[in-house]
Amino acid sequence: MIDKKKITAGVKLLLEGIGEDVYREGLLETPERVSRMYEELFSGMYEDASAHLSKRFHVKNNEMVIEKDIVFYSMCEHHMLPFYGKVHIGYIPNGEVVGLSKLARTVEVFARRLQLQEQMTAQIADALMDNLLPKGVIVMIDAEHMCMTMRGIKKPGSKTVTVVTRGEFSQDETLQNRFFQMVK
Ligand SMILES: Nc1nc2c(ncn2[C@@H]2O[C@H](COP(=O)(O)OP(=O)(O)OP(=O)(O)O)[C@@H](O)[C@H]2O)c(=O)[nH]1
Ligand SMILES: [Zn+2]
Repeated sequence: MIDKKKITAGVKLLLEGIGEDVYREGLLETPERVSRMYEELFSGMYEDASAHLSKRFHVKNNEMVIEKDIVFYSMCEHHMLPFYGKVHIGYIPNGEVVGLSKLARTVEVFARRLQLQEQMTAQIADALMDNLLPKGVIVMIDAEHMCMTMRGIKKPGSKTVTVVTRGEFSQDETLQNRFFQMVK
């Protein structure tokens, strides 16, 4: 599990590094508070997507299911700054579906970690493929990275879009286009 003592000590060092007075009133509880916040922001490290995807329901029609505009907040592993945006998931069942909320829960499992957007996109797609055994999966994420907006190159409003396809979505461009049309 997360070692809050280590994080607390680390944040104290960080504050000292900045040149702050760690004993001034406003900062007294900050290291401990940040450790509690990190426990929440990185909770996905200790979660398994399979736990959310194990309960499935039978369906007769294997029509495409789309859950779009799933808002997420993650942290980029290069700068430990937030990146956030929307995940759009499409899949073609193979006789079974999961509860819709479980798609959003799967997103949370992978967002609540130090991440790369490309990696997060693929992890969500693979978790669905491995657990739901659908005919195909497509995951699209559009996000804004604070390491691109508030520092460095400073390009507010720039969006990073990643797409991962698995199964039938990888071969069938018409299917992909139906998905893109519907999430637009
Ligand atoms: N591919 C990818 N790159 C990311 C992601 N998040 C941040 N980055 C990039 O990671 C790179 C790290 O580059 P470095 O040159 O090592 O770090 P830096 O000097 O802070 O880079 P600048 O941001 O260009 O100032 C930057 O180009 C970031 O834009 C992500 O999710 N995916
Ligand atoms: Zn970054």
